[in-house]
Amino acid sequence: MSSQKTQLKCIFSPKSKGEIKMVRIKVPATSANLGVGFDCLGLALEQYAYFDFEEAEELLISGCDPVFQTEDNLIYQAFTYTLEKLGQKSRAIHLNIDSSIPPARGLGSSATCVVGGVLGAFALTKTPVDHYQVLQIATEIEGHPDNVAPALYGGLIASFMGENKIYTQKYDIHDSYRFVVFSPDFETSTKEARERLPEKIAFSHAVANQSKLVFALASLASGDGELLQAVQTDQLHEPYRKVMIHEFDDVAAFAREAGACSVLISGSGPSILAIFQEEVPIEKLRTQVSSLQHEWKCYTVNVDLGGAGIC
Ligand SMILES: Nc1ncnc2c1ncn2[C@@H]1O[C@H](COP(=O)(O)OP(=O)(O)OP(=O)(O)O)[C@@H](O)[C@H]1O
Ligand SMILES: N[C@@H](CCO)C(=O)O
Repeated sequence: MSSQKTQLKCIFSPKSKGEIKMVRIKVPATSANLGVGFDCLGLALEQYAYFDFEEAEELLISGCDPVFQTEDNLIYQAFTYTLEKLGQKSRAIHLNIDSSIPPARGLGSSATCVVGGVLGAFALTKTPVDHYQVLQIATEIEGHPDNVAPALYGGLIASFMGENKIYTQKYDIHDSYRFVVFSPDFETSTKEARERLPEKIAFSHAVANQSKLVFALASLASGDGELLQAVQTDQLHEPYRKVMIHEFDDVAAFAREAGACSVLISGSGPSILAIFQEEVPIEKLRTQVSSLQHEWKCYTVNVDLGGAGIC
């Protein structure tokens, strides 16, 4: 299995002396958990949110649902939280959001907002920063690193919160794998999905999950789709969350019949991530999901390898 330490390279180092009036930040969507990697694994996807930060006389937020156009906006909150950390005064900005990542669908929309806001603050104040600093602040805001780490580094990332440090590790994904997202017209909040989890789980379930996780990482790296299929079933979160996802069983059955090695809840749901090898009968899948009561978007998506950045 191939893994590398994530690098602490500088992502922003101001070159010019003049003021920066406007910056654009790009952040990928992420699919957390990948089944047996609950609260630990996340995969960055080539589906993006763009955030433009511009100095302004007063706060103006555009490009998102009016409900998010207030001071409570998560991107603005992450921006001001970071300014405070940097010892800088809060400032008015024009924030424009151009995101193809729907909120509360299990595709890491909140992590894009947090990473975008943190990076926006460093960039607009011309403060040099490396990945680890962004990871630390973004994790403080988001509460866990499993979405923010892949959003920041790109690729398949495992993360773990130690006592005084956040550990991240990048794992390879074999190029024979193809990823399909099924994203419905209804939302699930992460908070609600976490409230569904039991306080205690059976010892045998914990053992099964940790054993499968080791093999899941190996099969993702080696391209052994049969092994990936054998270790896909999670016993820590999916059984409790599937019931919140209308038509989960129908979508999963379509994906499995079409040859998916693995069908997983993306993040805390309700989107579903299916992993195929080689050909994906995408038109057939679209026709099948169009027969369901809810509207399901169904698309193939590549793994993002670059992570977040300043455009
Ligand atoms: N385009 C956006 N503009 C403003 N706020 C947004 C936007 N997209 C997401 N958010 C914020 O993120 C919240 C959704 O976060 P939540 O953790 O519930 O879902 P998610 O991040 O999409 O899913 P998951 O964490 O399971 O991948 C919204 O309530 C809102 O605060
Ligand atoms: N690991 C998190 C990801 C969603 O933010 C969960 O499943 O609740």
